[in-house]
Amino acid sequence: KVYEDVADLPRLRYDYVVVGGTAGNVVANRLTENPSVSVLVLEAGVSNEGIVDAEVPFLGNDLLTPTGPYSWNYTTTPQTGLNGRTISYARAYLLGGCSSHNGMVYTRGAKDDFDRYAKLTGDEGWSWDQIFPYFLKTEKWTPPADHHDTRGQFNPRIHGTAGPISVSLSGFQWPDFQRRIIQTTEELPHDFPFNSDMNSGQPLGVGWVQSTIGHGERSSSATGYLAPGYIQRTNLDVLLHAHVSKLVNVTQQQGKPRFGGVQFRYGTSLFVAEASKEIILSAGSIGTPQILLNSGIGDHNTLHALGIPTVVDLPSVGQNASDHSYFALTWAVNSNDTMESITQNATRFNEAFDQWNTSRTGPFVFATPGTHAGWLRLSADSPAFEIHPDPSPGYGAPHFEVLFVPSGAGVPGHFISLLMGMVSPVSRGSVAISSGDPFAVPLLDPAYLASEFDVIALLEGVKLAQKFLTAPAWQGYLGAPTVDFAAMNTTEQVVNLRANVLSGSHMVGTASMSARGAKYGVVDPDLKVKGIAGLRVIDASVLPTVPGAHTQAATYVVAERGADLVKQMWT
Ligand SMILES: Cc1cc2nc3c(=O)[nH]c(=O)nc-3n(C[C@H](O)[C@H](O)[C@H](O)COP(=O)(O)OP(=O)(O)OC[C@H]3O[C@@H](n4cnc5c(N)ncnc54)[C@H](O)[C@@H]3O)c2cc1C
Repeated sequence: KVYEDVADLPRLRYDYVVVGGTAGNVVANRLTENPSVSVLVLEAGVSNEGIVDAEVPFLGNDLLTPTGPYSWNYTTTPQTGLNGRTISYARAYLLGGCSSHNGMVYTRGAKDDFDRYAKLTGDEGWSWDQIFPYFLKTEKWTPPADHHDTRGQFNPRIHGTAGPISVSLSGFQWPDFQRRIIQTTEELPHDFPFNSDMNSGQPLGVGWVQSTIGHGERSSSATGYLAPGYIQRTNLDVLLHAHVSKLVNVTQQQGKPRFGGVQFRYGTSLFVAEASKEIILSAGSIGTPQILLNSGIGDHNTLHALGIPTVVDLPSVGQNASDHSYFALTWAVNSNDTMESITQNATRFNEAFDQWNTSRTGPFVFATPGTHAGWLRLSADSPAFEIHPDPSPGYGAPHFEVLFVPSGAGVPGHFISLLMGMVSPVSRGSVAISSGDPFAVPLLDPAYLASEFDVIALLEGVKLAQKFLTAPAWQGYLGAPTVDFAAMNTTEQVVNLRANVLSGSHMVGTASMSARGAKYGVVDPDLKVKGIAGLRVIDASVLPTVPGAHTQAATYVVAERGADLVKQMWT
């Protein structure tokens, strides 16, 4: 049951206490399949239920306003790679975590990503081949809301059909734009080959985007893993508005410290929830390292300076953050088949909303990142490789993502944008605390474009995006770019990049897995925190490097395997 009020919670002692998460609900669901196991999920944010923007795919962007009630309202530290700019950094303050407000793009990443995780951790269980069944386990392939003919747009053999998370192709089309994208893969096949399913482990090329949408509505870890059939379990409790500060009640177990409880603030009072078996942190790439540091798990010198007693000296906590960064190129177009035909026309907007309300069809089932994406590599002779060896995990993995978005400048007119993402960054950032106050806002440094490699590579990516639009398919369609990037010299282009790069919101690595016995890393390959008993991290923060993909699919499989690892230990 989901509780809004701590006073209604039947108890404060459970077998497992899980903190937050997209991943946390997965773990809670799987552990409570055993009726004799009890689980409490503590979530700082509010319920996802009844929030229209969290249900209607087309309105998802509305949730990302930096000052909104459903966001942690984070701002980065001044980014040296962005000329000292600070940027707002979206993180959901909602049940279901970021799966309740994200762009819904469903991409698993490359086989090479997971094979690198296996290599870095020394655990074959993280390899693509062994993780693949977990992708199927999470997924329920669902026909798109418009029931269009999907032949050739995905490969049914590599999708799950019975999992909690609905995945589908877009249920609304932008035919004029889409036809030209596909035509470009035929006209420039060397640079932009068509990929019939980017979720096969071989994502390179351009293809149809799959989204976590079912029957026209967002599918999230809250709607999927806490669906009525699960949340009614008497052994599964979720408490909202429970902001966890730190782990408490340290004892010793077989020579290791063990925390017996999780301290949280509800209203103005502090409470402790006790876990008899394990505490599982699923508070995400910012929340998880913050709770670890608040609890005395981190770099001894830093903790000492803040007056926090060290429980375990683990200098990697909060370090090693890797994230994607994006740059948008926008053109006016000679077509009215763009999102502006709805966003800038109140009558059509209201009609679309009515249509969604009555039938879960129409433009409002469209997720705004678009219906197509490309996954591309730097050229083999790129000057970026003179600065740094190739950071991608292999030749089957991308350096770039390009999202083809049928909208643009936020001014009257019709536009398209190519959103170019740098998805194999060299830069590494951090999440830190600046005070002994566990509720103080953490210092968030994604280190965008901190490495010269990332700047040169992203410039090459932008040129690839421009090349895409040189195909004959775009003749007569494209108007003027909103910013004439092509007319700038390289120095001006770099200034423009640094001034306009956008957050990727895909941070991972701040509680990274590493091999057992390694001198760095935060968790072992079984996701147990190094040097501590009864504590695991199960969320995106354990991924050692950001995959060449949007990160929710990887988060779901970390959670599914993580739940199995917990079960294996206790049965
Ligand atoms: C704006 C945005 C758009 C995105 N778009 C996509 C996309 O289109 N496709 C995709 O695949 N991925 C996308 N992602 C990334 C993806 O959603 C995340 O990588 C994934 O959801 C992370 O899951 P998690 O479990 O690690 O953490 P989160 O989802 O961040 O969950 C952490 C949860 O813990 C709670 N929490 C944190 N601290 C505390 C605390 N101290 N006490 C109690 N609760 C706490 C939070 O409120 C939150 O609910 C996007 C992310 C963002 C932010």
